[in-house]
Amino acid sequence: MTGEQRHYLWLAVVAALAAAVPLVTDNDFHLRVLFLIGVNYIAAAGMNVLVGYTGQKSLGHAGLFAVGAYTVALLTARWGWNPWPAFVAAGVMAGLFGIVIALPALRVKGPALAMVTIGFGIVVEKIVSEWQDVFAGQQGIYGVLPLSIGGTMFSSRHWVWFVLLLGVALHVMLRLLLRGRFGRAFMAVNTAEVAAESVGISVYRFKVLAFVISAVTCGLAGALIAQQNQYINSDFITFNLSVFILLMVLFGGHSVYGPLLGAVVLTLLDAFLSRWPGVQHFTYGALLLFALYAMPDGLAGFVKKMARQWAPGLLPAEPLPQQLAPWRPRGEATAEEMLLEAQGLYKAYGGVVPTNGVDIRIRAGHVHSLIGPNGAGKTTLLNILSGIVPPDRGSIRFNGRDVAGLPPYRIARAGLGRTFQNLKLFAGMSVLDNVKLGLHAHIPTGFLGSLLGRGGGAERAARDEALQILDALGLKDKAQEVAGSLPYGVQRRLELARALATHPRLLLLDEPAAGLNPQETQELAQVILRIRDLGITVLLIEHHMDLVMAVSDHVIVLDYGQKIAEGTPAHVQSDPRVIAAYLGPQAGKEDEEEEEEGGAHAR
Ligand SMILES: Nc1ncnc2c1ncn2[C@@H]1O[C@H](COP(=O)(O)OP(=O)(O)OP(=O)(O)O)[C@@H](O)[C@H]1O
Repeated sequence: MTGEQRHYLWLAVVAALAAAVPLVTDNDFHLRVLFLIGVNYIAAAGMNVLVGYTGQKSLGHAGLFAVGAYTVALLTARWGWNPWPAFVAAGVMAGLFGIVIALPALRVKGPALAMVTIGFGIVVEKIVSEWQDVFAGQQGIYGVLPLSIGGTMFSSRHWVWFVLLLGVALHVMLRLLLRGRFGRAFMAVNTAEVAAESVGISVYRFKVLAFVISAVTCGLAGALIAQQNQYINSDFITFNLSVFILLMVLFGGHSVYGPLLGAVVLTLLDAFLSRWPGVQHFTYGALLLFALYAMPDGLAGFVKKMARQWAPGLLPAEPLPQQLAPWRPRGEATAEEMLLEAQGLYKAYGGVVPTNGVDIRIRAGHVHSLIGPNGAGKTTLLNILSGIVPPDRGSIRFNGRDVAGLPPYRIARAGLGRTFQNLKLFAGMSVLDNVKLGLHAHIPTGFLGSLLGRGGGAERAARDEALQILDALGLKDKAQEVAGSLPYGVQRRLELARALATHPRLLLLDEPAAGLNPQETQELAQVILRIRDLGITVLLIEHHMDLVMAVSDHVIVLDYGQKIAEGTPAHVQSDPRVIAAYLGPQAGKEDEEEEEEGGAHAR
């Protein structure tokens, strides 16, 4: 039995057991607790995409819960809508609110989202409690229509079965989404934003998407509560509810099972402690601290760790294909094409001008090197070319397009791959997933396709290609290891594999030999030449002159942000300005004088 089949078997068993409970008890309290577990799971499952996968914190999701709850209340009790379309409208409305909050809040980095969501939660709380004419404050809206089938309103049992069905459907869809390119992209955004952009992922869009998913599920949870109670008032919408939703995810842990564990444990605890509200709040605070310090990966992470340690057979590694065709990049460059032409690039940070009117031309099919003393502006130039740093002035034409000022993910999608001076791997993910992330822009499955499980073929093709790339770089055996646990030299090679997976026409390598031993540096030279032979153009920043001289067709020299020389390795090596830049002006002068003297003697 495959892991996938085993998962669905377990899901069917757990769902059947949960569905059987209402058949053996008609105790209203027990059925209500089961219903609340389902509702809380629905809210937490979406929140997990935002908090667990994408790493964004929100403390205002009670506001989105309120949007769902009051949408069904107003539509059914005031305007007489059928409860089913009202329920759908609640999810849509919460999603729209999610977009409106996320678009401005996620433009800025840092804790902006947490601040904006706290503000949103407080504003909604105030509106529903004080705008009496519409929301009826504490008195609340009565007569909210519950869901019904064939004119029969849902009983307590029906509600349990309905949330169970909805919960299972949500679990299956989110699992399909999170196991594919979307899940990897959410995690990449969480781990290393700059690296995510470098493989063609729009960090902003993925954060907004995660927020909207969480908004929709919280809105649906609010609608379920309002429809089941047939009533909603402002007492439901509190800051405590926002904390509770966040806590379920932090406590449960950011695997697809985390929200379920969080919802079960915390709903039972909530029911148990409801008689002592003072103790309840204290317990949540203590649990939050416990979750943050003792179980950084939550209950699900803790269970997984224990399972790995005590019963490794329960978590078998996915079998990988052994026979692989050699990897070949798509879309080869023609030999004489000018792949990149940049003119007048200028960037200043106050008085420091790391890029000062630089022109460069990169010919397809060659290895170009960018050298210069420390602080000459090499990395800044690479960052400008790859979009991480927008230039103050200047133009860049790459692969037939003007790319100056475009965001890095769009430049990556135009065919520019890169590695980083300070490694930027997705350290907590597997080696294979790191390379699959490189292929992100080349996996055609869209959002709906992923939710509905249509991405299987594309995923397998991506896995096979990622393995081919790993094989080409001698890393296939490490495919299932965690990237961050590998030796430094292997991590560097993995970053190169990930960059190759983006199908670059131009590959920028920022000091790829930094930290490598002589043997690894020699191997790197061979790898760079092989990459060139595959038709991929390379721009290399390196301090190891042996490596530069061994692999380069063309060398560009920067000093104080300006290009001071370029040409063949032999040409720049003997250029007095280059010698002066590296050894000091005196050395350059002496050299020039010697040259002149030599010339005079010769004359
Ligand atoms: N974001 C920034 N803010 C202020 N100064 C910066 C910034 N980025 C780079 N600089 C400055 O610009 C200059 C060039 O830096 P850059 O990292 O591009 O040089 P480099 O040639 O890559 O150096 P190295 O070989 O040491 O990596 C340095 O003086 C650096 O301090």
